[in-house]
Amino acid sequence: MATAWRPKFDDSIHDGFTAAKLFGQGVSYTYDDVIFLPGHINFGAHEVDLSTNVTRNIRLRTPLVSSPMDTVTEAGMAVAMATVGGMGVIHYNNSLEEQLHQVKTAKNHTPGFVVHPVCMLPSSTVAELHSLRERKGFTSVCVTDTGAVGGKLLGIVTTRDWDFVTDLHTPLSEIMTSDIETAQYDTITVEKAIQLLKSTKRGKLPIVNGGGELVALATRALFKEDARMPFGGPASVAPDGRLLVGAAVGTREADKERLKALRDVGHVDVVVLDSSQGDSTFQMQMVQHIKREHPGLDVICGNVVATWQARRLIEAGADGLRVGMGSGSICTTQEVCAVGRGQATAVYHTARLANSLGVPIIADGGVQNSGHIVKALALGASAVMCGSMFAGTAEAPGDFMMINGARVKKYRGMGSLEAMTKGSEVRYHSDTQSLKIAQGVSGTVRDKGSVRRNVPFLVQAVKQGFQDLGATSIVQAWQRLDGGEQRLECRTGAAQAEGGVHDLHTFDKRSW
Ligand SMILES: NC(=O)C1=CN([C@@H]2O[C@H](COP(=O)(O)OP(=O)(O)OC[C@H]3O[C@@H](n4cnc5c(N)ncnc54)[C@H](O)[C@@H]3O)[C@@H](O)[C@H]2O)C=CC1
Ligand SMILES: O=c1[nH]c(=O)c2[nH+]cn([C@@H]3O[C@H](COP(=O)(O)O)[C@@H](O)[C@H]3O)c2[nH]1
Ligand SMILES: [K+]
Repeated sequence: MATAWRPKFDDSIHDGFTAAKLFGQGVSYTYDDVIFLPGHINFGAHEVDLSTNVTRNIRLRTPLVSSPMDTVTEAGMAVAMATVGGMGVIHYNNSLEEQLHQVKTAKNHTPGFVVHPVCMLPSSTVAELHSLRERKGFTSVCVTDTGAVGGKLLGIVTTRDWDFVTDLHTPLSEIMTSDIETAQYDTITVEKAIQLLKSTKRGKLPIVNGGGELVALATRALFKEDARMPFGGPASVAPDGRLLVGAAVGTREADKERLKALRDVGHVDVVVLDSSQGDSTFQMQMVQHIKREHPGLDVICGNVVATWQARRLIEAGADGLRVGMGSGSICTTQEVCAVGRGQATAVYHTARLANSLGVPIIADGGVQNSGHIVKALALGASAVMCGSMFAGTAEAPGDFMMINGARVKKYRGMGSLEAMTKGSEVRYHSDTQSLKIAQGVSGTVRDKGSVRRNVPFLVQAVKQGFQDLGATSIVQAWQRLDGGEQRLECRTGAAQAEGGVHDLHTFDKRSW
């Protein structure tokens, strides 16, 4: 039974903080420190539209971008990210020729075909085949006269050709099948390739040009895998009708030549000026150079974490900004240099400025789960860049290996000693910095499956987050934040522990 006494509701006591109040106190917060208070739901999660501008002129269906890191984005990842509606940025910790090759491979890719068909020489042995197979996990190889795509196709070696071969020195020329059905590159389509594989009952269909050189490969296994992938929607396509691909470059003189090749020969769609501290004359001069020499090419500058840095780069011509300093899983910048910012605070403040000037920001680093993506977008980011989230997937560069019973792939910071040693040698053909100080580490991450499978689930989780916020789009979430309607709080350590799984003896944490 109700008591007679009732307290008077005091509306002047705020239930949660506005973003302006929470982030205006001189505290560096990261994603886990803050929590959003729910809004009102009057729509379904499927009605949430996450389409976004990653630069002034480039729009994505999926607000996710893969990092320009040599253990994250090469052609395979760029293709996968574009396929799921996001974008990959190909790293530049390699020579101009290698990076151009990656960009061209991604730009010339036909969805549905294998991105990197494995090729070997006719003189390669069965032992070499086994060793490559263990690292890459394929079941067949194309044999070409150069041992690479682009060489004359001589044959194909599948499991049935090698599984009873006991002499491991046997050259592939002795066991390969030379009488193979091929298709012509200029007339084949994915639909025709599927039909041909069905009618011939074969597993592989090499695609060749008029000179009989291998151009691409269609496989029964890939078509079956594609059919099992969750459908997210159309791929990110550039105005040239090909997949949308980004690439990173530095701010040195030699990078101008690299950039010219990437744009003029590789037809790259967007370029990222890749630096830990983007607020420099080097970067401002580079943007101005690009705007002068390559009009129409969108430039993402960074990294920045404060409004004054963002303003300078936007005034210099940036079409997008990458935000985050020291927040990455492999980053040690804050420990080494004492400079950086908590990622939630960095995103909020830079976005406040950049969004008022119509320049999108990409929240870069520190993302561990779908909730972090919701937080980054709702705090003002237009897209989210991830390294560790996409490292260790089938599409990430590098081979899987076993460590203590776990299947892992290498993941390393671009400022790690290992990456710097490789980079300074191949990028600039000389070691320009005599005393190298690492700002990152090198390690491994577990096998995460395929980006093409994971991203649609991740996007669905983010949509559910937006539904809880009561926002049907990224811009609506920003409007709620700006108007003070969206309330937030800082979580104590105990609140964070409560927000995670607790008090279970055993559990299996799988989100999809
Ligand atoms: N987001 C983050 O928190 C961090 C990211 N990283 C990553 O590590 C990699 C390397 O980053 P940085 O070391 O910042 O690369 P960087 O190439 O921008 O800078 C390296 C050094 O070269 C200098 N430099 C750049 N352009 C120059 C020019 N034209 N003339 C003379 N000197 C010039 C810079 O001032 C700096 O001292 C990048 O991939 C970056 O994304 C590294 C640390 C932190
Ligand atoms: O301090 C750093 N030292 C490094 O060696 C390094 N390498 C990459 N990055 C940055 O980290 C981002 C990826 O972070 P996540 O793995 O957390 O997604 C990337 O997108 C970069 O912004 C570095 N930061
Ligand atoms: K870190």
